[in-house]
Formats: sequence, C-alpha cells, structure tokens
Amino acid sequence: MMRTSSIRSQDDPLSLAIRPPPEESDTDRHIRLQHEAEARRISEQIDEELRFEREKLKKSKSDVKLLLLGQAESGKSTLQKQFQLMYSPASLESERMSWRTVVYFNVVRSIKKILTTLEAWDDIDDGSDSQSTLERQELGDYLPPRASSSATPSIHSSQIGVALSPPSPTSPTSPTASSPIRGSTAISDLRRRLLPLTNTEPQLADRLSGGVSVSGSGKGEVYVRSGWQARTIQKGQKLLRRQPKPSSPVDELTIERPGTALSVIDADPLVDDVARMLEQSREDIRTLWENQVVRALMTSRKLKLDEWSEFFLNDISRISARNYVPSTDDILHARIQTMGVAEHIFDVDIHGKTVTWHLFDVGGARGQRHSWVPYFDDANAIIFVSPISAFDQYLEEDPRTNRIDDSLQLFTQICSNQLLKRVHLVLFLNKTDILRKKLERGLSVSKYILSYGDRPNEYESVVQYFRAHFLQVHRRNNENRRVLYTHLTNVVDTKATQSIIGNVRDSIFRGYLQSAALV
Ligand SMILES: Nc1nc2c(ncn2[C@@H]2O[C@H](COP(=O)(O)OP(=O)(O)OP(=O)(O)O)[C@@H](O)[C@H]2O)c(=O)[nH]1
Ligand SMILES: [Mg+2]
Repeated sequence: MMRTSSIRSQDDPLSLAIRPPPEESDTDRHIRLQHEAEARRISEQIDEELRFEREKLKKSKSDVKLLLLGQAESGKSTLQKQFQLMYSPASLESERMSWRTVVYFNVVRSIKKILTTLEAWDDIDDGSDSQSTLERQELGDYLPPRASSSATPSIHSSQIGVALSPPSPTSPTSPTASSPIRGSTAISDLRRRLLPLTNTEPQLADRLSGGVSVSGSGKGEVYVRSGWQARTIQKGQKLLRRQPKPSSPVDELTIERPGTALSVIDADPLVDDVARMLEQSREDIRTLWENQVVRALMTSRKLKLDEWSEFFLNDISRISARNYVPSTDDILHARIQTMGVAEHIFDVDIHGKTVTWHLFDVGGARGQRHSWVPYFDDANAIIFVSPISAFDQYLEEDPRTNRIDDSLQLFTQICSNQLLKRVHLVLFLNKTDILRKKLERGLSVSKYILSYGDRPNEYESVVQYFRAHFLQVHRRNNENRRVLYTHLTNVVDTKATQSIIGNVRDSIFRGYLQSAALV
C-alpha cells in the first residue's frame, strides 16, 4: 500500500528529532527557540559564504592570469614592480621603506665582496713586500682560479655553441707589470673600519628571508617569500617595542614620504643601525670604491660585482644619508631573489572595462622551478624573460651552464609543455642596456658563444643572433601555430617598459577575449 506524505512526515526521523518535547516549560521553550535562531543564523552565514565562494570562483575564472617565467636574475620581479607602478602605485608607495633593507643589504654585500677579493690578494702575497711583489706581476697571476674554471659544461645539451668552460678573463685593459698596487695599508685600515658594517650582512639577510635559507642556490643567495615587505616591517617594529625609547630625538628615524606625515612607523633598530654606520662610513666607502686597485680588478674582470652593485655604490652619498628614502629607481634596481611563487593582483582598465589580473612572479633558480607547474593549468598568458646580456655569465646554481644556453633550454621546455600549448606567449629579450655596455667595453660574444663565429661584435648583430635562436625554438615547438610576441627590453627603464606593458596588455587581452569566445 502506498503511504501518504503526511504519514511519511510523521515517521520522518528529522521531524521527530526537531519536534518540541511534549511537556516543554516556557523557559525551555525560550531557550530552544534561541538555539534554533542561532542555528538558523549560522546556517544562513554558511550559505552566504558558500555563495560568496561560488561567485568568487566564477569571477576569478574570468580574471586574467599571467605568469612571469625565466631564469634567476632575468628581471621578472623588476617587471612585476613595473606592473605595480603602473596599476597599483599606492601599494608600491606603502612598501617603499621596506626596500631600504634590500638596498642596504645589496650595498653591504657589495662592499664585503670587494674587501674579500682584496683580501685574497693579501693572502696570496707573503706580506713581506706586497707592493713591490705586486708591481712585478700581472693582477691575474695573484688571484685564485674561479671555482668553475675546471668544470666541463654539458656541451651535448647545449642549445647554442657555448664555450667549453667560462673563458679565463683577460682584457686589453688588464693592469700590467707597470700597474702599481698602491695603498695596501690604506685598504687594511678601510677593512678594519668597515668591519662593523660588513658584519651586519647576515643579520640583514636574516631580516629579509625571515630565517629561511635555501640550499643549492649557488653563492648563498637570500630569498624572500611573497609578503616579505610587511613581515620585514613587522619584525623590525616588534624589536623596536622591546628596545628602550631613544634618548634623543636625533636617534629617532623620522621620514617624510609623499602624501604622509612625518612617520616613524617603519623604524627598525637593525636597519637604523646600518643607516647610522653607512652615514659614518660614507667617506671610507667612497675611498674604497674609487680605489685604483679595485678599479683595476674590475676592469680586468678579476673582481666581478653584481650588476646592481655599481648602481648603488656610484650613488653612495645619497644612499648613506641618514634620512634616506629609496627612490623608485632604487626599488627597480634592488635585488632580492624570489622564493616559490608570489601572486600580485591588479585591476586593469582596458578600454573602459575593468579586468582583474593575477600576476605570478616565480623564483627562477633551478631549485625553484618545480613550483611553477601548478600554475600552468589555468594560465592565460606567459611573459618569458631572458637576459640577453648574460652571454658571458654562468648559472650560480650550476657554473658549467652558460646562462643564455640555460635560458634557451628553459624556453624550449615552456614552448613544448602540453599544459601551456594554448597560452598566449610573450618573449622579453631583456637587459639590452647591459648588453650594449658590455659590447661597448669590448667584451667578445664569440669568446663565450662559440657558434657566434666571426659575426660583428655589435649590438644589432648580437640581438639579431639571439632573437633568431629563440624564434627557432618557438618554431620547432609550435604545433598550435600560436604567435610569439617578442620585445627588446630594459625593464629598469620605466617609460619604455610601461609603453611595452601597454602593448602586451592589449595583445594578451585580445587573445583572452578570443579564447573566452571559444569556450
Ligand atoms: N640594468 C638592468 N638591470 C636589470 C634589468 N632587468 C633586471 N635588472 C636587474 O637585475 C636584477 C635581477 O632582477 P630580478 O627582477 O630580481 O630577477 P628575477 O628574474 O626576479 O630573479 P629571481 O627572483 O631570482 O628568479 C635586479 O637588480 C634588477 O634591477 C634590465 O633590463 N636592465
Ligand atoms: Mg624575482
């Protein structure tokens, strides 16, 4: 026999469970109703949250997801800063002071590297008569061999004919037997006086990385995770709260920033100490930086400073001022390695329509590349950044691999990846300014890239050669006949980069609209 719905509802366990007890008092009833109201409120809240999540998911599906890929030091984070400057200048402004820690770290590390290289000279010389001994010798005879020079590169996997090993640096401008090494006493004095400053390097590194160290990264690089700016400031403030109040107002860091009142919010005792030391050491740093031996070592490429070192050391008077506030140019030049993947969200106005862009800035060192893959699935576009100035450089994490070769291998992997076959592809051949300078200085491409042969050692020819190699990789791995948009870039040049970003944004958006129409 069929049961009616009313009979069924009587047996329904849920109805039974929520039916009020037969002899319920007024107080019990009141409490029960209160509980039921609360349960209803929670349930509605959960429904609302679920609705919100669903909306967000739906909305985020229509957002643009852009990956910045490329090897370490190629310029991805710098490009990300240019996007930030263009689409979210207020957020860059709010982070401005946290970049002071990075700039100081870059400066201190550069000074330390100069002093360590000079020390290597002292160690090799027996110290009895360093001046006359050094006068007799070429600078190169005194320096220890590069760690990488005995290594053999994997020529078989090479995308481009690279030199069998990093050529030993010789230069027409190498100091010769007549180059006097003057002032070794002066240098040891400088070293002693700069010691408290150089001793802060590990602490600055710790402040930036939050104590995280990454093995296998080559020269013991310092990595930062997404959100480090806020954490760096928070940690500094925590330490500041633990310290007694400064006795004199001169000790208190007061900073004037555009649009804000004088502020002490970003004060960090460590960074403040470094600022004080830098100010006191300003003349010593300048003397060291202008020292003839240092110059000679740099010219002969026995001392290889990082690209950004020169930018900061040339401007040490400004940077070591007590009330130093990093300029936008400083922020663009400041170097800190990215760890994992950092997501940056911008609202981008495109022809009257606002679209949310998610920019994923990845760590490019070999040990970091595994973390890219989860982001391939729903990416709309990639900007692959390759530093074409790096023809004379080898990977920090693998000194046998030429950096241009690594970049081509990485580009091959990206072009041939099945998950990325529909993704809009943009190639930035970056650091063109550094490439120009290297060629002007007479650095020979064919010495490092054997296959370059006897082509002219000139900018146009070199760019043309590297571009052709990247285009070939793309052509060979292009089942879907997708277009490759190529740009020659110098991403520390704000005006030029912002105009390129405008172009790239339009082309990515066009591709995005087309693929959306196909769905
Ligand atoms: N002169 C010049 N410097 C550049 C250019 N692009 C990047 N740099 C500098 O090169 C350094 C490395 O750039 P980053 O943007 O940190 O490199 P990255 O690709 O993010 O590196 P990882 O985070 O390690 O993967 C920084 O000091 C930048 O200022 C460029 O086109 N010209
Ligand atoms: Mg980076």
